[in-house]
Amino acid sequence: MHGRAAALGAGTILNALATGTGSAFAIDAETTATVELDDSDDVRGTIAEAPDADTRLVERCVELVVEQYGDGEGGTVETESDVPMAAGLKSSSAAANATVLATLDAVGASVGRGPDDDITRIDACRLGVRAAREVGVTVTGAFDDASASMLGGVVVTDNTEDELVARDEPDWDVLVWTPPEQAFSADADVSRCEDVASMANLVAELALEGRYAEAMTVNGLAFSAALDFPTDPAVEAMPLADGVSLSGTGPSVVAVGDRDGLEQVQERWDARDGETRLTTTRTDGARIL
Ligand SMILES: Nc1ncnc2c1ncn2[C@@H]1O[C@H](COP(=O)(O)OP(=O)(O)OP(=O)(O)O)[C@@H](O)[C@H]1O
Ligand SMILES: O=C(O)C1=C[C@@H](O)[C@@H](O)[C@H](O)C1
Repeated sequence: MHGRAAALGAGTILNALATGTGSAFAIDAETTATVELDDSDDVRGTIAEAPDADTRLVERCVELVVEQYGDGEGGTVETESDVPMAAGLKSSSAAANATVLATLDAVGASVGRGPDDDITRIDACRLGVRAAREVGVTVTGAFDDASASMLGGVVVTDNTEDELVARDEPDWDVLVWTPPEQAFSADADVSRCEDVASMANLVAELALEGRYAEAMTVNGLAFSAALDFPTDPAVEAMPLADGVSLSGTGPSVVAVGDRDGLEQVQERWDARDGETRLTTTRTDGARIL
């Protein structure tokens, strides 16, 4: 029994660690999961780019789907990804969503909104969020990141209830800077994030008014300060981009705006260690391959 699916990375508009309300947008970066189910007793995961990394998230995703839609199968799951791990670009959400969809494909469960479908995409996404909570790779469950990765577009969510509050489909150019370090969400200083809750409430208001670019800039300044990341990249981008923010719990920084302006920001950010990449938003979301 074989299944294969791809899900998207994402950037941050509002980090949910302060209040539980979060907002994220899908970008054109993908993680692909390939699942092979058999009559073995356990699930073994492999991450193509990182053989020593923690595979419990994707293994738990397979187990949860098999428990509900399969027949007790074990097997293997392998991910391949161009979303860098623990860089703030929602690698965990992309891996979980791709794995959940690939496993649903493998057991022959149909994903969609029709009366005969077994599960909707948003409920498939909730399974991945449950797995992320169970293995401890998230603080709030990160339903904001997960739903952006699964549905595409911009989402605003209540991560305390795993509910979608708003969704939109803007078409943006996006610049990403990823420094060479990693920052695991589970290690983030939540109490420092809670200290900037008043700014998070302002960011949520702006996002719900559709003022996404301003929202993300306020988010970036507040959470860079709370989590001790530099604000220089944001200041360099502000005259040339519509919005710029620390993404997730860092260390990546994302900017949105017009292509010309972002190319000029890229020249500035290229002077830093790490990698820059010009990409776009995606509105189509995750898919079975
Ligand atoms: N390609 C992958 N395949 C399998 N598991 C992955 C993959 N990428 C990430 N993970 C899992 O997600 C964990 C990292 O999660 P974390 O939330 O810290 O990173 P992130 O989602 O990139 O960050 P952020 O939430 O700030 O965007 C890894 O330890 C691993 O368990
Ligand atoms: O682990 C979490 O709960 C989160 C991590 C970051 O990606 C945040 O951006 C997100 O809002 C929540």
